[in-house]
Amino acid sequence: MATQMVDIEAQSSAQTSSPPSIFNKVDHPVTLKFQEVVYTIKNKKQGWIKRKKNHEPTEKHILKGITGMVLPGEMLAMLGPSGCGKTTLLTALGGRLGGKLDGTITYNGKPFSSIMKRYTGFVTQDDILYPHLTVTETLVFIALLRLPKKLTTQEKITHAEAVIDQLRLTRCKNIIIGGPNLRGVSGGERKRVSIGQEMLINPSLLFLDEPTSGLDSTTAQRIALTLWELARGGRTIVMTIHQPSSRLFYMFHKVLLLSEGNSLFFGKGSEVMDYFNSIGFSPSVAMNPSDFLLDLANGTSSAKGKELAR
Ligand SMILES: Nc1ncnc2c1ncn2[C@@H]1O[C@H](COP(=O)(O)OP(=O)(O)OP(=O)(O)O)[C@@H](O)[C@H]1O
Repeated sequence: MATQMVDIEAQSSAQTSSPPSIFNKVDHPVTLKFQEVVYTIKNKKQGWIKRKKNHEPTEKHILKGITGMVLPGEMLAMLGPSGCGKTTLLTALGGRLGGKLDGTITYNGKPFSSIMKRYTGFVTQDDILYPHLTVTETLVFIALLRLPKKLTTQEKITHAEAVIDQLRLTRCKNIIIGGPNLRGVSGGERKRVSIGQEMLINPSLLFLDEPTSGLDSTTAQRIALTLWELARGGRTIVMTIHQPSSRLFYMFHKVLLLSEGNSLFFGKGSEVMDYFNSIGFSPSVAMNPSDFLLDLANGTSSAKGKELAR
């Protein structure tokens, strides 16, 4: 494997043709629509501690009727406290959730299909990368695996090189990914590699679970800017995010605020503060909108006014 990778690197630096851009317009824009999405799980006995007979309900509703729509070119951020259902909804929208899912989720008016799967990229929270491979090796390896058979090896390598270049990973392209006990690329670079893996297939629909968690605000801003540019190319982007800084918050075209599986707000990020103000909730001091929204969703709000009706 190591020798093969050395060869790949040699070929990769030899290529001269101009690379395709991941920021180009997509050929198949996708409108994602979800209506009254409900996800229910069975309350099974888990763990080894013997529990007394109790009257716990046999089912638990994780998502309780979530509705929204994301158009090509838009970025939707799903916000809410830990455990409110963000990842569950993201997984459902990405066509990856088994079990009892009610409501409708459509992609250009149609249900999820194998064709839609090909146009979909999914960046998970815990990126699964090989710690001993360099950035170039990682992306070339994925390009060889995932790009269509009709492309030659050299074309696939060119593609991987383009992604490295366009995600500004050139400086670290020969550094290993690393892991808990192995020094490698930085957290922000690692996240870019994960995004790059998905960008190789040029998805029309991109899902990301906490793409900025654990990163400083400047690095988080850079990642968000990259995603914003990808959206500008006609992609539909949906992500979960914990506590974005204000400048990051205003980059989102749409925001969905969740609390215990309920939707408290769905709409334009620029309108969310006015909306809560109009129903009697406003921060008592100037604060980051996402902090304020999380306080509201947690019910520990610094808002003046009534209790949130749930
Ligand atoms: N298969 C499952 N079995 C049992 N509980 C589940 C299952 N899937 C999700 N849950 C529960 O559903 C709730 C929502 O989980 P989810 O991961 O979607 O939350 P989240 O908002 O993404 O949280 P975080 O921000 O901490 O990642 C949690 O209470 C979780 O424990």
